[in-house]
Amino acid sequence: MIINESKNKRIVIKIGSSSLTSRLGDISRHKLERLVDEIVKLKDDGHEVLLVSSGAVAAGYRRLGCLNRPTSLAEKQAAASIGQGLLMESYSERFISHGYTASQILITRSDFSDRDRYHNARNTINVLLDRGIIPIVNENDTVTVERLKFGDNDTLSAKVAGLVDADQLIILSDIDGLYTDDPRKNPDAKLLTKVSEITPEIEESAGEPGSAVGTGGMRSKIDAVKIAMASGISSFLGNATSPDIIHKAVIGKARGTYFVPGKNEFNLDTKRQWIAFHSGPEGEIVVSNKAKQGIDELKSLYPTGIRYVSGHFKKGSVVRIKDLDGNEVGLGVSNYSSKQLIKIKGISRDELADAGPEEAINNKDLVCHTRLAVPIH
Ligand SMILES: Nc1ncnc2c1ncn2[C@@H]1O[C@H](COP(=O)(O)OP(=O)(O)O)[C@@H](O)[C@H]1O
Ligand SMILES: N[C@@H](CCC(=O)OP(=O)(O)O)C(=O)O
Repeated sequence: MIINESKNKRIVIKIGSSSLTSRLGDISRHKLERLVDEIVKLKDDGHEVLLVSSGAVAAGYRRLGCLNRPTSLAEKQAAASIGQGLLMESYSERFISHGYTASQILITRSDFSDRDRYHNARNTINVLLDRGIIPIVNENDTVTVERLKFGDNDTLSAKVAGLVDADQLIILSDIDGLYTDDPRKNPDAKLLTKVSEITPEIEESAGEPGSAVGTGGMRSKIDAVKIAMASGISSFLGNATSPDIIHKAVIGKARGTYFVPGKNEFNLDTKRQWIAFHSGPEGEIVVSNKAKQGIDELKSLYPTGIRYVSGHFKKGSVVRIKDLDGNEVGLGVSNYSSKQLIKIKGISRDELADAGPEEAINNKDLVCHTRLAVPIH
C-alpha cells in the first residue's frame, strides 16, 4: 500500500479501552504513554492529530469503589465522571512533557443533531488543530442518556473524522485488523489487508467485543469504516500494541487492514454527512414511483412527485422520504413547511408559478439510501 508520505495530513486516531487497560481492566499508564509518544512523532512530522479516546469508565471505576468494571448505566456514568478527568490528566502530562498541548472535547449526540452546534464544534476543532493542539474527544458519558448516546467511540470517531475533513481515520484496537471471522473463536480466520467495499460477508464476519472492556466489537468498527468511506475518508484498523503502528499506518506500511473508499462511493460533503448521520428527521413525505426513481438518481424532488405529507415540520427541516410501499428511500431538507407541502403536493412546476422554490427538496440537500450502504443515525 503506497501512500504519499510528503503531504502533511489531518489524522483522526481512535483508541479503544482495550488498548489502554491492564489485564485487570484499569488504565495502564505504560500503554497510554507509549501511544502518546507515537502520536508525538506524527506531530513532529507536521501532521495534525485528533484523538478519540475511550477509557473514562476504565480509569474511574476503582475509585468509585467497584472491584470490576461496572455494568449498570448509572455506575458506568459515575465511573466516567471520575475517570475522564484522570484520563485527561495522564494524556495532558505526557503531551506537555513533549512540548505539546492537549484539549478535551466531550460530545453528546444532540451536540451534532443541531446544525449550529455541529458547525460550532467544527469551527472550534479547526482552531485547535490549526494551532497545533491535540484535541482529545470522548462521548460525554456522564450526562448522556442511553437513547441519545453515540453508543460507541468507533462510529463517533468516523463522524468526527467527517466533521473535520480528515485525510485518514486510524482505529487502534487489541486485534491486528479485520479477519474473515473473529480470530478469538476461529483460529483459521485470515487477516484482510485491503478492503475497498464492505460486502455482506464482511458484515457477517464482524462480531462482538473480544474483551470485557470493549464496547462495540468489530461490528461497530465496520459501521465506523462505512461512515468514513461514505465521507471519502480512508481508514486503517490495527493493533495498538504493535511497535510504531501509528507512523506505519500513516505511510501505508503497517500490518492491519486498510479500508480504501472505492470510486463509486458517494463521498458525502459535510452538509450531507449532517443530514445522513446527525439530523433528527421531523416528518415524512411519500413520493410517487417516478419521483422515487429520481431520488435514486440523486435528482431534486419537485412537489409534483409528492403524494402524502405527515408530521409537523418547518421549512428547512429534515424529512424522511418514503416510497408508496412505505420503504424509506432517503432523507432531505424540505424547502417548504408541512403545511405548505400539503397544499402544493402533486402540482406541476407551472401551476406552482411564483409560490416558492421549484424544488421541494434540492438535490444538494438530499441523501439517497440506495447509494449509501451505511447505518443512518
Ligand atoms: N471479524 C473480526 N475480525 C477481527 N476481530 C473481531 C472480528 N469479529 C469480532 N472481533 C473481536 O473484536 C474485538 C475488538 O473490538 P473491541 O473489543 O470492542 O475493542 P476496542 O476496545 O478496541 O474498541 C477483537 O478483540 C476481536 O475479538
Ligand atoms: N466512552 C466510553 C467508551 C465507549 C467505547 O466505545 O469503548 P471502546 O469500545 O473501548 O472504544 C469510555 O470512555 O469509557
